[in-house]
Amino acid sequence: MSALNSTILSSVGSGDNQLITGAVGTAAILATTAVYYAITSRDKEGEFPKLRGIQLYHAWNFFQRRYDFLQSNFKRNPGKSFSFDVLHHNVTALTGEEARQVFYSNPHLGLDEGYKILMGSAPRVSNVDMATEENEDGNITLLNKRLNKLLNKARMQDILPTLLQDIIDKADRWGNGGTAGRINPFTEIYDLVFLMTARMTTCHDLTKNEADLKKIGDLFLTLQTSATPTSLLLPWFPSPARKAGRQATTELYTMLYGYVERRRHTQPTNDAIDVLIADGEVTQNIVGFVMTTLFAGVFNTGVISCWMLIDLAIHPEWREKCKKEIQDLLSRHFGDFLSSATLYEKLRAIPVTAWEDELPIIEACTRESQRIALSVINIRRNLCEEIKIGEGVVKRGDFLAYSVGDVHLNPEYYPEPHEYDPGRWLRPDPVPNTTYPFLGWGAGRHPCTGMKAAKLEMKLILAMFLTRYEFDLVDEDGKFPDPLPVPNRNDTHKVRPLGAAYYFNFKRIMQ
Ligand code: HEM
Repeated sequence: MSALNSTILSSVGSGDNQLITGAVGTAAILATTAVYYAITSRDKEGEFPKLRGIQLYHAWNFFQRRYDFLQSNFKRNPGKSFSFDVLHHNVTALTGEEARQVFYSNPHLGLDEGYKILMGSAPRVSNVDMATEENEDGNITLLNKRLNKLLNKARMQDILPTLLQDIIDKADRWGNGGTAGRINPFTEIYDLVFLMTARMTTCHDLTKNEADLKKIGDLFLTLQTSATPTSLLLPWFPSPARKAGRQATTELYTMLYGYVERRRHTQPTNDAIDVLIADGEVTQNIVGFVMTTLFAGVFNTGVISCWMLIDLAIHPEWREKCKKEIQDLLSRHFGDFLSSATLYEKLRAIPVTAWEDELPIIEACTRESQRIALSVINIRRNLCEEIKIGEGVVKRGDFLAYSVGDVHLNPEYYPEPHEYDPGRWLRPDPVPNTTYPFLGWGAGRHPCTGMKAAKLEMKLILAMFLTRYEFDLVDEDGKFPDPLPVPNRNDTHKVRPLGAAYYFNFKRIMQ
């Protein structure tokens, strides 16, 4: 609240005193009226109970510490969905099985419309003045069609050796010439994921240009930090964050536009951008596609890759099981695991189908890290007629928020929900008996289109890490952390650990 106050106050110039007194008086009357209204207003029939108090304060909390805001209100009234205002928009935070079922399966609930207004940090072609074409007006189907074409098994098989080489090239520059040192996963693994995702969704010209790739990564980070409560709550207010966000989107657009146009005048390859050009896509649409998929892909894959490695570093018994699973995979598909071939040569001999189907323990570990760390808030907007959920009604234009923790961290479905126990996924009947029991890859109408590609990326990183290195999780002082890292679920994009930073000390043990 104080940051908002100071922003508003700083916008008041040093005009004459009378004007200021008048303004302060009016503000006081408005505030008193708002408080009076907030305290005395009653929920109307058919409406979800509205949070009492000043709505701007709730909206601010929603943007500032989204996860805690929902959790603390659900704690006060267990099992009850509630609503609050974000300026003139009504937002209902949902809980429970029936609400989850409607949220993920109702065809009138728009995903893109929801995130566009209540998330704001994704780059949008519509934010760039020179753009004339637009492919993101809720047109997720088109996006998914393009993605499905680009991320199919045959293309993944083709790109697999390059992805492995990417990991080696990046890792060989960590620490002391790649042999030993310390890395912060939330920067180094992130950069790696960025490169690998760009590899799958852009073109070689871009991925080999380190300076441009870094610039694009930095622009994404600027976009992320520019989605402040002020810029989202007061979109007309020319805050520095808003300006920085618009500028970053324009720069991103211009850079990517240049790459696509250059590809139009070069010998076509099998790269994603070339495939879209060959399909007759106009440049604006290709740029829109790249911006959206990089955004959708990088943050989640980065988060889970980091937490998966952290969790395995904390639980050596599972780390050993995963390592053995990789070694067995190598033996099955390459032959002698101990032969003199490099790890790259061995790993590239494994077909994509084997990466997909033959690593149940690694799947269980990834899923468990995902369940615990990726407790995000999903958003929708009602684009059509009223929708009834329990006793409440969602009107046209209203927003819905569903905290994935409602199911992932619910002890009714996952006993000891904060305990890391990949074994729960390996037992008979691992999935709880409820509607959409696992939301790590979305559910219902909007399952993740990049799931297979993301899983492959994460498994390649894990295989390299587990086989090529010895690594330990350490704190700032180089000691095994106490307390152990806990995901900051309010850190919407990166989900870094709460409080201090954590690192991996690593030592390379094979080429
Ligand atoms: C570990 C990595 C990833 C995780 C955990 C993840 C998770 C998710 C989740 C939970 C959703 C549903 C969101 C909602 O219901 O509001 C989703 C949707 C989506 N994801 Fe992913 N994702 C990952 C990687 C990727 C990658 C690499 C791409 C593309 C390159 C991608 C593209 C998409 C798209 C396009 C959608 C929207 C699908 C639709 O609305 O029909 N994701 N993802």
